[in-house]
Amino acid sequence: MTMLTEISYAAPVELNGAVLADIAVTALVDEAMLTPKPGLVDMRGSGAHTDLSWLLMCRSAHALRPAFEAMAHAGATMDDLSALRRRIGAIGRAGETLMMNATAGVNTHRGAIWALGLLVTAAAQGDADARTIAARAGALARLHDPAAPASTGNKGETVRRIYGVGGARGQAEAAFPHVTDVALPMLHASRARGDSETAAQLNALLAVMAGLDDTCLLARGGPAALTAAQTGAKAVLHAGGAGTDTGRAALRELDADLLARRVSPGGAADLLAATLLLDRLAHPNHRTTPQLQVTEAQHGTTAF
Ligand SMILES: CC(C)(COP(=O)(O)OP(=O)(O)OC[C@H]1O[C@@H](n2cnc3c(N)ncnc32)[C@H](O[C@H]2O[C@H](COP(=O)(O)OP(=O)(O)OP(=O)(O)O)[C@@H](O)[C@H]2O)[C@@H]1O)[C@@H](O)C(=O)NCCC(=O)NCCS
Ligand SMILES: Nc1ncnc2[nH]cnc12
Repeated sequence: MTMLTEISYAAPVELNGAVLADIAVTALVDEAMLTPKPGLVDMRGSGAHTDLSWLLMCRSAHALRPAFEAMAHAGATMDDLSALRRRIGAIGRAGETLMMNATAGVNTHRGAIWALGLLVTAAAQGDADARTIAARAGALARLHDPAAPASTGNKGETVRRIYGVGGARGQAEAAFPHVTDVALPMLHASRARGDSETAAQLNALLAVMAGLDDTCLLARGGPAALTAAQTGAKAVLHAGGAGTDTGRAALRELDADLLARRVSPGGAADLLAATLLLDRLAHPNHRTTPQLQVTEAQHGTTAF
């Protein structure tokens, strides 16, 4: 059963490190809960993955809270940008360890630690609108981190080299254009035309999928999978989006296609979480969260 919870706070919320970390974790949980997402983990199941689940994604999100708070603290207190870049690089790598410990070695959120970590740091540097925060995050991403390994050995790095795409690193260095120019405008336009919050968030995800060079899709399915995901996402939006019957039918087709190909747009999911983070930063006193009531009968234990 889906419920929309709206909580308004009378007193202004101060965006300190604890609040920023809460907002980042909430954005990750909201992304994981959003259903039905094509090929991705959601409340229906593990999508195209065999080692991921909704509960694992939520456990990972909560385990990352101290890392986000530490990055926000660094952003708020360190004026030397090179030193700040080194500091958040170290925290980001420690965050990956927290994630791996929480998930018994499954990569749930490496891309999200990177994107949301940079954005939380940039948000803590001072009051600003979404585009300015993203620009600051981009400037941090472009700085050299001497402690970073020359090669991560991750799939994204290999795929970037093979296909000549920018991936997670390129998106951050360009100041998250798919978040500021694509997903946020789609989220706001969908809400403005009366779509449900779920449909508006799904449309934001689809808008990102329609153009992103998602290295998760490329790593598992090559250019054919990336083209199928982009074409399918455009088809859903052209059919009216997730708030319409025709759009939902196209979304079911896209989901079936990605599952048949065993591929998932994990990079787009991370950027949706980044979008929800920036959206909430603009309205910290007015939080709208689709919440699902999960019974133990449905999911075994809900303790995490
Ligand atoms: C710069 C880093 C992100 C390192 O990147 P690297 O090049 O080493 O590559 P990956 O770690 O493989 O990829 C980065 C992840 O980013 C997401 N992503 C992909 N494309 C894009 C895109 N175009 N724009 C933005 N984000 C993108 C994606 O993350 C999601 O998918 C992950 C699951 O991936 P994976 O396990 O590979 O795939 P599966 O299919 O599930 O695997 P199998 O089951 O088949 O085995 C999941 O994590 C999602 O989050 C990419 O995976 C950065 O990590 C870095 O340098 N960090 C150092 C610390 C630092 O400096 N931090 C700074 C402050 S935070
Ligand atoms: N919901 C999700 N499913 C699979 N991979 C993801 N990476 C980030 N969010 C994800």
